[in-house]
Amino acid sequence: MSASVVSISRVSKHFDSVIAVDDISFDVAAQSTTALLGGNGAGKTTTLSMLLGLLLPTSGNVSVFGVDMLRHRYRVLPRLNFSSPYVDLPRRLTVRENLTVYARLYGIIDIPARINALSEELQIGRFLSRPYGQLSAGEKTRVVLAKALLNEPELMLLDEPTASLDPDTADYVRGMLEAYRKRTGTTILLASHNMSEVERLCDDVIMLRAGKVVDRGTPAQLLARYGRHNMEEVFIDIARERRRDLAPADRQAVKP
Ligand SMILES: Nc1ncnc2c1ncn2[C@@H]1O[C@H](COP(=O)(O)OP(=O)(O)OP(=O)(O)O)[C@@H](O)[C@H]1O
Repeated sequence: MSASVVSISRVSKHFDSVIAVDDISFDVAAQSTTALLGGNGAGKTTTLSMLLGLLLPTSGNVSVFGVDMLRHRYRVLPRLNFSSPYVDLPRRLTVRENLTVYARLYGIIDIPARINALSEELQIGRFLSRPYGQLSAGEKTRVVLAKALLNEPELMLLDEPTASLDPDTADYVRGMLEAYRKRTGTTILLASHNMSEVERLCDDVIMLRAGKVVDRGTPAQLLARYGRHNMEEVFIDIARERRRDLAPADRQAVKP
């Protein structure tokens, strides 16, 4: 694959006695859609937050587009964007006001045109005039994704991009992300608990467990390595530290 857009080298993050991220290293190839997977508390959100420069690592180096995020993050922030169900937008502002504020921050020239295009793409036209705080969880997810696309980022960090979306809307959003990547060649790093999403969108999967990288590969490589038919089964194998040197039949036998 082509050059790396993200490079994490020997990064750890401690919160007092909690080791959230434990000496991890990985690169994310340009134009890939890479998944960061792991069970609850594995360190996905902490890793994404360090990539955004929202959290400082306890040790190690984080670089994006070759720029050290600890020292020069403002040089690259205009080239990336993120969405997260854990970060709220100002609740009293309408959706249009929120998007306008962020569009100004990103220096978008024709703001109404950009908002109209995104509102069509993410089907949020119906609630552009409503206060963000009044929206349902799934509606908020779509608005936050629109915010994440405002500056046509070259790198998108997406924490559970389809959280709270009904199956139909989630499918639509996945299709939109696929089309966006094909059209723009953006790089996507996403955390997800939805394994069919990962199989559909991702060409690279990084598995975290207890703050460490414990496996990595394309979905096809991981399926072959664990002798499984879908990523859900692979996820459970890795999360439960199931031995992969066992034949599939024996692996069934050690199921708890
Ligand atoms: N601000 C904090 N203070 C203390 N501990 C924290 C803090 N943020 C995260 N942690 C801990 O760090 C670990 C990793 O958390 P993180 O949110 O990165 O996990 P995650 O993989 O995103 O989990 P989930 O799938 O549940 O969202 C957890 O044990 C969590 O309790």
